[in-house]
Amino acid sequence: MITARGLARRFTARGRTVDAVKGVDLDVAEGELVGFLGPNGAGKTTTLRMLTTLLRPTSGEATVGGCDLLQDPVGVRRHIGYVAQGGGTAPECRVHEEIELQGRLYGLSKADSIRRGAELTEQLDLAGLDQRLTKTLSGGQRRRLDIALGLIHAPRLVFFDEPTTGLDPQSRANLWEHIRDLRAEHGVTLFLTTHYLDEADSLCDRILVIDNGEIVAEGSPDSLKASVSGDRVVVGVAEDSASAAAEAAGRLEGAHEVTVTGEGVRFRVPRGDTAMPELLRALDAAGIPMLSMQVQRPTLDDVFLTMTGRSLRDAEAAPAGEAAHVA
Ligand SMILES: Nc1ncnc2c1ncn2[C@@H]1O[C@H](COP(=O)(O)OP(=O)(O)OP(=O)(O)O)[C@@H](O)[C@H]1O
Repeated sequence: MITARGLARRFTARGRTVDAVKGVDLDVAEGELVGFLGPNGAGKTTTLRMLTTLLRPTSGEATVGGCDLLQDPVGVRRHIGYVAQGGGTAPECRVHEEIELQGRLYGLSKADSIRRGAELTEQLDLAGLDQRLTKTLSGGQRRRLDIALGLIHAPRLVFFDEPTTGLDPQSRANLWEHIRDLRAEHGVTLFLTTHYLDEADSLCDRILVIDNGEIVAEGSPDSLKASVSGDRVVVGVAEDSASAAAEAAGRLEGAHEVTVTGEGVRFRVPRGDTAMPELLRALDAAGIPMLSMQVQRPTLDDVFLTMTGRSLRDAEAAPAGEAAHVA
């Protein structure tokens, strides 16, 4: 459904150059649900805008929905749906007007637009809201309307830019269900960007992790997590015992990344559950009381940390490569 090679985009503004996307290769097969995960400013939206023909790549090539991105952008647009980050509904328009207008824009007759609109509002739990002004919808309803608009022409490939940003947890979970249904019941191929780790983890078959315009990891959530070496263990001990506890932790088989923290020791070990009794015995023998312990399976954030040296959450707080927008 999508094949891209060396896709790149450089922005130049007031003498400053930003390489927002630096030669990305990606492949998405029919029926896949693929997530594009990365912190703010990583290059997700820029990649999505290139793949949806809204932005011309500086270099590289791609085929999207069977059409060449550069030679046949109109063909690409005909085959894809795009649900943008901010949505595009006019606040004073009624729900049915938005849907019908969208249908007409895609060349459907008025009757077909109404029929398709009825199908989509039913499918996306918007039935009964036809006469409402879009500004009166809840955040979740508005996102579902955005999705209905993106699906009006029954595309087989849909791009979502941060579908659940700004929604409360319940509306997010509800939207995930709708996204899953699109694939399960209608076989739609989905490509979505997100900076939510839980969203990528729970929703996607496969994740591409992007940072600073480059794909740094790729795979299923489980295989990515399995690629991180070992469980993360945090053991609380009194401050004056932390160095001795770190030495004991360092003697565990396969222990690495041993760090003394304010509250104790942090390290990685292949199997946290089996390493803990041994560490407890070693600390006991050294007369060091263990105050607390935590064993965590690797998360997608650990994957990001391993690949980039930063936590995705820290990267969020301080986005890389900020630049003035020129378009
Ligand atoms: N029109 C533009 N002019 C100049 N720089 C830009 C422009 N659009 C994006 N950039 C820069 O390119 C980089 C990538 O931005 P992009 O919006 O693709 O990131 P993102 O991963 O989608 O972030 P977010 O999660 O915040 O949407 C950033 O450094 C951004 O400031």
